Amino acid sequence: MSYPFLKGHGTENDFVLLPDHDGTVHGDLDPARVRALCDRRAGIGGDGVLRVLRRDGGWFMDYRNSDGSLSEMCGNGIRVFGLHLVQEGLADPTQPLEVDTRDGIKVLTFDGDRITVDMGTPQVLGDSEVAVPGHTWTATHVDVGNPHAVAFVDDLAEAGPLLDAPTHDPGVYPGGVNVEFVVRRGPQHVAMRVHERGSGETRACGTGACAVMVAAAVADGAPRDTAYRVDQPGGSLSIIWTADDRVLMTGPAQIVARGTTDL
Ligand SMILES: N[C@@H](CCC[C@H](N)C(=O)O)C(=O)O
Repeated sequence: MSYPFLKGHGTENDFVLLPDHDGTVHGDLDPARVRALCDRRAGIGGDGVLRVLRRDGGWFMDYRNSDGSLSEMCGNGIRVFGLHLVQEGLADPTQPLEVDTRDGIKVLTFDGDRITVDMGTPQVLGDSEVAVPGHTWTATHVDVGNPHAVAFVDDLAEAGPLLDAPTHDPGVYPGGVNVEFVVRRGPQHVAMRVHERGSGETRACGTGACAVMVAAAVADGAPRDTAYRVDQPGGSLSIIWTADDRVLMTGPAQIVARGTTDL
């Protein structure tokens, strides 16, 4: 069976998009199909899959990690998802765009090639330990719809090759966790690496950048509405935690290919 796909990325966090507006093409979307699509040698390659579904008269982002697992939210993915709808004439970039996710509705706004997403209200839930071979850090649990453990480190290289998931407390993170390693670059400016639950180390993570910004702002005692720049191997995002307790993430998105696949 052939079906259409697109390939896109946000700060090099890359995705296979599957237009499936009425849900009839992919049904329950078998995890094995997600793994095959995301395979970087035998498939198209990606950190995850974004299935484009219509639901209740709006749009639903059905996000899957490259191992086939589900997540509540994907910050880079939702910018790519919104750009796809605009490029296909399915959304008006002069108007706010609502996209439903497993973490509820997110609102996107478009300004040239920059897309801002209202990511909602973060929760800062305390500290526990994360570790890689030879290093253990205290990490702050920040939930931005999906779970993150944010560890401030002396050097991003300390995290090592990140071939395996960092160890974490399964009592704190029963569904697994995305782990961010962060260094300071300057005032309101940090850099991070991430090991994503279900995808391994990626070039960027939008929800991770939001969690990092929140942890940094708490540590700094920063006033609300202060913008932080969060650098990642794949590019930078701008994040603001507003006075009304919402996190706004701004960054780019690109669609790089379209085609059909038999995978
Ligand atoms: N890369 C994404 C996050 C994808 C989901 C994550 N791996 C999880 O399992 O929670 C982003 O840009 O936010």
